[in-house]
Amino acid sequence: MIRIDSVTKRYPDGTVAVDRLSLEIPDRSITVLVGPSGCGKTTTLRMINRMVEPSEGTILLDGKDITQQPVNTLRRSMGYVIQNAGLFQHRTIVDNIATVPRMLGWGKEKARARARELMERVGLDATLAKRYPYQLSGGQQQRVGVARALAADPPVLLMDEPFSAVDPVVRKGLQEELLRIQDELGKTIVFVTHDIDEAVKIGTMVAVMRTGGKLAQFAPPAELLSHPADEFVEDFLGADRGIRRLSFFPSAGLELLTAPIVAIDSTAEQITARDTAGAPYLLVTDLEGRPLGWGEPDRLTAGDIRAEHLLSHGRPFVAGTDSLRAALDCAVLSPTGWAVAVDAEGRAAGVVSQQTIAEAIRGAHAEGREAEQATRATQVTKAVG
Ligand SMILES: Nc1ncnc2c1ncn2[C@@H]1O[C@H](COP(=O)(O)OP(=O)(O)OP(=O)(O)O)[C@@H](O)[C@H]1O
Repeated sequence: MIRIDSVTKRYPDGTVAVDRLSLEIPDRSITVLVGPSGCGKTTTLRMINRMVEPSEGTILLDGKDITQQPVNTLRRSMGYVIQNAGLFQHRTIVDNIATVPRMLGWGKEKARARARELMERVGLDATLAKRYPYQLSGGQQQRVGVARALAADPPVLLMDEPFSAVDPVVRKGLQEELLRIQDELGKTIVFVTHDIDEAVKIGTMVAVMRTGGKLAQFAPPAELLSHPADEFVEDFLGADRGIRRLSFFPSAGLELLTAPIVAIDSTAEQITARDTAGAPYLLVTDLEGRPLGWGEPDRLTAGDIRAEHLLSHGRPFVAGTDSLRAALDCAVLSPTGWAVAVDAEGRAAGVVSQQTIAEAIRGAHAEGREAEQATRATQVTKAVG
């Protein structure tokens, strides 16, 4: 939908911020521009809505050169969200969000009704409508920024480090919210960040840029992590690239053991009769099946299941839904070295050892290599053919 074609931006002082950049930004997906400070991310984003004009090259929107339409028409088709939200301090939240519809000539009530609808969509309580920006937390202000950008329902959303100024927990919430909104609305989003974790989490495609405004790699996150194009990208991805990559492997294939799970009302006899399938501890659950903690079999067989004697089971992972990274994290953080899997309702679905998870990781890597070899073989066949 947006095609950046060999675009260069040279500022009047001679700085080359973007150097012959070409990118095809796919429709209805999130494309992330990531890279070190000063590599030209913001300049690229601002060239898309013509806040900055390219020195060379063209940008096409739906096949049409963006310079061929009035700049206001172009900007109306592109919501813009910046760090710290950039809200109008003297306007209420509802009126901030209603700004663009009002500019487009909507009546006050219709624009406010739309604003209220968007507040709900971005997870803002309706009671905040009449407040002013300074009466909101940083995270809430960012949500208002997103709602305001969405108000006129533009097909494109440009986001420049929108979540950088909030703490990691709020940031995670905002990222999840954005993914949910994207699922519902299917916008074409171009998102600038310098945080590779954020890029990998939300990007459908990730463009890694290097200093001097050149493209280093353009790939889906999983491919970026498995095949960094060069040393620069590899360094930028960081030392724990392998662990991050596990986020893309599902936990669905993990073999979960249910034998070491016992309910808190089990009798000593029931526990003794149990084959724990090699697990050093038993996972005790409440009567609804929700995990309470790990117990030493000796203590439990003495018929002494008391919650205060149990070791913490840590944070469980959701069987099938969560990734192998989440499963491994649970196992590593668990005092027993075993991870607890739960179902969507939080009931224990099984337990799994670090060793089993490690085997699953090796299996996933092997599958990845096989798939790659198959792709290469097809390419070779095609080339030869
Ligand atoms: N108006 C300007 N005049 C001159 N040089 C500029 C101007 N705006 C940006 N630059 C320079 O262009 C380069 C790219 O800047 P840009 O803001 O696009 O980078 P960025 O990747 O978004 O950086 P950051 O992550 O720090 O926000 C930098 O060297 C910057 O100093």
